This record gives sequence, structure tokens and C-alpha cells, in this order.
Amino acid sequence: MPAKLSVNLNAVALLRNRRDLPWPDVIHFGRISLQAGAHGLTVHPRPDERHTRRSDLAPLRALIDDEFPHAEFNVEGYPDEAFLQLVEEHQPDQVTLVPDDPAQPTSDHGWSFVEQQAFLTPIVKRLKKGGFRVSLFAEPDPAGMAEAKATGADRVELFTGPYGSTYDDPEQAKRELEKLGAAADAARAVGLEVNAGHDLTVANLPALIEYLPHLSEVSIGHGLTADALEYGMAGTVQRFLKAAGW
Ligand SMILES: CC(=O)[C@@H](O)[C@H](O)COP(=O)(O)O
Ligand SMILES: NCC(=O)COP(=O)(O)O
Repeated sequence: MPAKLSVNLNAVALLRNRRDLPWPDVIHFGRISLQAGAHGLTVHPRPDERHTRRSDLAPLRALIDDEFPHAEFNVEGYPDEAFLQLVEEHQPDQVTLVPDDPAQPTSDHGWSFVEQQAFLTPIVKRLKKGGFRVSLFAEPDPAGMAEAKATGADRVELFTGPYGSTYDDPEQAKRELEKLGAAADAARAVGLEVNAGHDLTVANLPALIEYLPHLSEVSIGHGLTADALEYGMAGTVQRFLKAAGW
């Protein structure tokens, strides 16, 4: 079974938040993604709400429940008390824990499982008791997968940022793929399922899927939104020209 695609709506939310206007409508872009065949939706609400807002979660949960009951809702974030209460209120199917500092522009590293196992274990236990699938954002590194498993988590999500940044260097891309492959093998060897995400694109996704054939899910936002703009721009300009009478 190929990896499932979860569309990350953070970049759409970022555009919406430039103005005090309701477009682009994050919920409708979620609908368009699921109508097009995506298997799920991802959001990564941060404390400053610069991307997804807390108020986006209820309508996204309702969209899936009412219109796409087989799709999955994945919520990512740093597990402080506010985040844990947010996911408990909105019941995503999967919670992905990310070691984000609120000041980070975007996620740029995974957990250090050896050092942070004791911090993560009670949090994972609380989420598992609440019925959530739990995934832990992980470095593309085989070290620490036994400790990740010992937290009680179901999956790791391999951070593919370093792989994504090799878009102009095929040799380095191969080395990053080898690291991701070794990390995925180590995770699977201790019984963890494997997700992947960050800076994935149409160009780099095929090699990742070929090299890591057992991936459960990829979550993609930035590159997918960039392509949506590129492939929708010409038709949209034509719509505006028509509206202006040309
Ligand atoms: C964990 C991860 O890699 C994504 O959630 C990512 O953080 C989304 O990126 P932005 O929120 O910066 O679009
Ligand atoms: N978990 C990674 C994710 O959701 C998407 O990241 P990106 O494609 O926006 O870099």
C-alpha cells in the first residue's frame, strides 16, 4: 500500500491571515484537497496563530466527519498543556508531537529521544489513553528509535527538511535518502510505523517513496501550495480579465 497523502493547510492559512478577510478559506481548501483524493488533512497550530488558528480546528473536524468520514485529521505541535487540551477538544485521528520552539520560523529538527524519553512518555500515555494515534517528529537518524518506541508512540514522522533542501544536488539527495532509509529501518525494527514530511515536492517525492516503500503517510504543505498557485495562476488571471471585460 503506497503512503497516504495528508495535505498540510498551514500555508493556505498563512495567506488568509494577511488580511482580515475570510479567503483563501482554509476549510474549503481542505474540502478541495479531499475531493481531489488526498487521504487526510494536517494542521500545525502554533501559539502565535500565524498559520492555522485554534478556531480552524472545529470546522476541519466537522468537514471530515460530515463529508469525508474515511479521511484522517492530523494535528501537529509542541505538547504544552494548551496544545494537549486543544487536541483533546477537537479529537484528531493522529497527534504528531514536534519539538518546536514558538520562535522557530518552521519545524527544523526532531526529538532527541534518548534525552527526551522521560519528558515524552507521560504525554504519549495521556494521548494514548485519550484514543489518539501518536507520532513523534524524528531526525533522519537511526539513533534513539528504541527510546521512541518505549514512550508508547505508534509512529515516528521522519523530518525530510534536509532531503528537501538538496533539490539542486542529486549526490547529496542520495546521501540524505540513505539516512532516511536507515532511520526508517531502525524505526520499523522496533515496531514503529513511519511517516515523513517537510519540504516534500512532486520532484523529490517519487525517490523517497521508492527508497522508503513502507511509509504510512506523507504530509505536504509548502511545496503543494506553491504548485497549486503555479498551476492555478494562468486560469485565474483569465477569470479576472473576463470579469474586467477583456
Ligand atoms: C512538522 C512539520 O514539518 C510541519 O508541520 C511543518 O512545521 C509545517 O510547516 P509550516 O507550519 O512552517 O508551514
Ligand atoms: N509534517 C510535515 C508537514 O506537514 C508539511 O510540511 P511542509 O510540506 O509544509 O514543509
